[in-house]
Amino acid sequence: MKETIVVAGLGLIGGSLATNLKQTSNHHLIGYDVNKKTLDYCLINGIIDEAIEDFETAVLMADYLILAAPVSKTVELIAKLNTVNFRKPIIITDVSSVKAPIMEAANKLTSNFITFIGGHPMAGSHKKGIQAAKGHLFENAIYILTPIHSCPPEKIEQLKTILQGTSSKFLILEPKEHDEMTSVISHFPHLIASSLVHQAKSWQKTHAHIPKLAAGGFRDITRIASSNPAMWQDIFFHNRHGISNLLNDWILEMTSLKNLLETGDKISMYHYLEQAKEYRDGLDAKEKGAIPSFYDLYVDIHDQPGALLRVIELLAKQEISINNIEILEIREGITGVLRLSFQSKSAQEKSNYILKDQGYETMVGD
Ligand SMILES: NC(=O)c1ccc[n+]([C@@H]2O[C@H](COP(=O)([O-])OP(=O)(O)OC[C@H]3O[C@@H](n4cnc5c(N)ncnc54)[C@H](O)[C@@H]3O)[C@@H](O)[C@H]2O)c1
Ligand SMILES: O=C(O)C(=O)C[C@]1(C(=O)O)C=C[C@@H](O)C=C1
Repeated sequence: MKETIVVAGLGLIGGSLATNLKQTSNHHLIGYDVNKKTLDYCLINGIIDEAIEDFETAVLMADYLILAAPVSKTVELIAKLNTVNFRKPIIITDVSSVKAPIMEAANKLTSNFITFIGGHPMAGSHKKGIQAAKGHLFENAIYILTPIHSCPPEKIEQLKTILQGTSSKFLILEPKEHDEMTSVISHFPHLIASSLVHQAKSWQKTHAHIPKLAAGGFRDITRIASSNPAMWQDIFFHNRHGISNLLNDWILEMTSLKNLLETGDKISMYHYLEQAKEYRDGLDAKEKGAIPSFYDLYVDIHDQPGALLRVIELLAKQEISINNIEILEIREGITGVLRLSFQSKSAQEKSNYILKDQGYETMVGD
């Protein structure tokens, strides 16, 4: 008989995992969500096999339970598990961006049938909801696992097997270490992105052309400020002490940067920028770090109807799959830059050859 996976919370992350599991595993997939429309959408689109509107009923059917609701709601769902009368072993995981409150709740679980392994796929987007879900969202991403201390290693392997179709790379961490690192490379940058947007908004009162000038750089650094405010408010709340500590460091750093600017010390400023560039460039080294490694190709295109489609068609004809497409800058009537990201160097090289052959100006990313 098929084992059953229940996904509770079918938004961007839960929906992406469910889509992936449906495509890559042979389990009975049950969806639970407080939003009936989301459940209907999942059933109509074949993302789940069955929708169940009662948490306890769904959970009692599960061999694996993936909690993919917002962090605070996930803490509540874990607390609810203590009222469920489990009758068979179950592996429970979650996807929350902050791990300490999740593991604190998990450590209070009493049933011997439960194995709790915290989880956090380090990939996402600024979009939310089931409509934004993609089965390949976690390809090449780091998937962090934070098992409870008593967790038998074979249970961790069992969970990894269930999730192997995501093509992500697993990394086991302590919750504290996880929360410290994600505050540095995910949570705090989000706070700064939002603050930069506030700064621009405030300057617009006296400088009306600000939105028109907000080109590639500003858009690159503030993309994440367009994310789901409810999710981020929850993350900031649960990791507020770590983020606040980073803010102290940041304020000190900004003070010394202000001094550097004001003294007009060009050499020190050059070193400051050079060191940042070196570290940032190193992050993109293939197969390293939490940032999925892609092979980029930059293509000049003109702002004409169908320009983007023509590029995609040329590559599709050669069965080259593109992992990501981004228009970096395009202004009316003139050239803009298209960034195409590929999974492999060979796809990057082949695409470069095809596009150059068709007269496109291209540049291969580092
Ligand atoms: N968005 C990202 O980039 C990202 C990346 C990795 C991890 N995460 C984590 O994933 C989790 C979900 O984020 P998301 O981006 O998928 O959000 P989302 O808003 O797209 O989806 C959340 C889903 O949970 C459902 N939900 C809300 N309360 C619920 C409850 N009590 N029981 C069951 N379902 C409930 C909602 O109806 C919605 O379908 C969060 O914990 C977040 O920290 C997000
Ligand atoms: O790509 C984005 O939009 C994201 O913000 C994804 C991102 C991140 O900071 O990298 C956001 C929160 C998650 O916990 C994991 C991934």
